[in-house]
Amino acid sequence: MKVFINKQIPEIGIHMLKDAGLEIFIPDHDNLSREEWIGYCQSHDMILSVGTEFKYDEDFFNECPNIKAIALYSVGFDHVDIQEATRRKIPVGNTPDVLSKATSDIAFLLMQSVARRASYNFEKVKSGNWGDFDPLHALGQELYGKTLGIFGLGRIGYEMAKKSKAAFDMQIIYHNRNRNEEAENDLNAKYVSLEELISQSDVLSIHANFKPEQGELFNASAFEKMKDNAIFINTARGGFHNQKELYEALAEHKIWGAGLDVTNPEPIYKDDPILELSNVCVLPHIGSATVEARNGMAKIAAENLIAVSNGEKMPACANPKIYSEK
Ligand SMILES: NC(=O)c1ccc[n+]([C@@H]2O[C@H](COP(=O)([O-])OP(=O)(O)OC[C@H]3O[C@@H](n4cnc5c(N)ncnc54)[C@H](O)[C@@H]3O)[C@@H](O)[C@H]2O)c1
Ligand SMILES: O=C(O)[C@H](O)CO
Repeated sequence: MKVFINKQIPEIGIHMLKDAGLEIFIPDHDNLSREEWIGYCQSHDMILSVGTEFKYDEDFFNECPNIKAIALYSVGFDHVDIQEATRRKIPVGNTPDVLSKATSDIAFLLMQSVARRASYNFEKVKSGNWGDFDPLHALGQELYGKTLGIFGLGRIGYEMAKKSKAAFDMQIIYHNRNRNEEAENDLNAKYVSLEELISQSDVLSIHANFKPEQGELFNASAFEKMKDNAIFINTARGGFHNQKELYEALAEHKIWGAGLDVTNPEPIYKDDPILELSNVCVLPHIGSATVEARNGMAKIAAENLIAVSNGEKMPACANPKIYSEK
């Protein structure tokens, strides 16, 4: 079987695919046009898909009817029409667990960075304005004993809650589709409504998996209801927040600050007004960017495609229904 990989991935994944006898093609440049991408998908059996810029929607499936499997190089699959893939019995693989620690580390880093105003102070130093020791200037806030609200307490949310509890003895509240008994037992996490999560959190960290149809849940009305010392962290997907309204809430100091590893739209560039604010820290979607996580992702993506080529079920499948439905 022929595998199209749209971007280089860690060697371990390439070796595994080659050792399994799969033929691999990786283009020699990164910025593929949609036409190029579709052309490559049409001439291959399976895709190892890196990044979220190309959408696997109905148009895609109509244009590439012979695709047998898609292995995403991500845990998030909001860029795939899962229902359509399932209807067509096409397995879609993702990369859970191996990036949970790395991604929650970034949420934790952003939380501290915003609480202690790291970006603001770093900008000051870079601009040659170290300043005298000042008892009243550039003061942060401490996180000890504060309330961390987790929206979407799954794999990454759990890791964020765990390290925040261990480091700062934070009180954990969460809102999730289902109750998370492990978090309730191990971390004394308390299930609350979305409204309570918004109004009670000192730090509100987004870790849910995104579905475009649910809309920008974190908008002016939500920011209005948040505490004035609240820190908003989003490492999940930018589509969860309305960025203009977040900007306004931050500029008007309705909330303390925001730490974003994902933006809306994404990417943003240096003329984006949110970057002018001193109470914001923005990172360019680097949640899983560690050697360990990226190797783990390459391994799982390769395992997913090797399984399909052997006529087996994908071990990490985002639409396992295809295996149970007749
Ligand atoms: N910044 C990055 O680089 C990076 C890296 C990895 C993952 N992510 C994002 O993080 C997301 C979470 O990953 P995970 O492995 O923890 O997923 P997960 O499936 O283990 O956890 C997500 C949880 O969110 C809950 N949820 C979803 N929508 C909800 C809603 N509207 N209301 C309440 N609960 C809701 C689900 O029930 C689930 O428990 C991914 O889907 C991806 O978008 C980002
Ligand atoms: O979902 C993920 O794994 C990351 O956001 C990379 O897209």
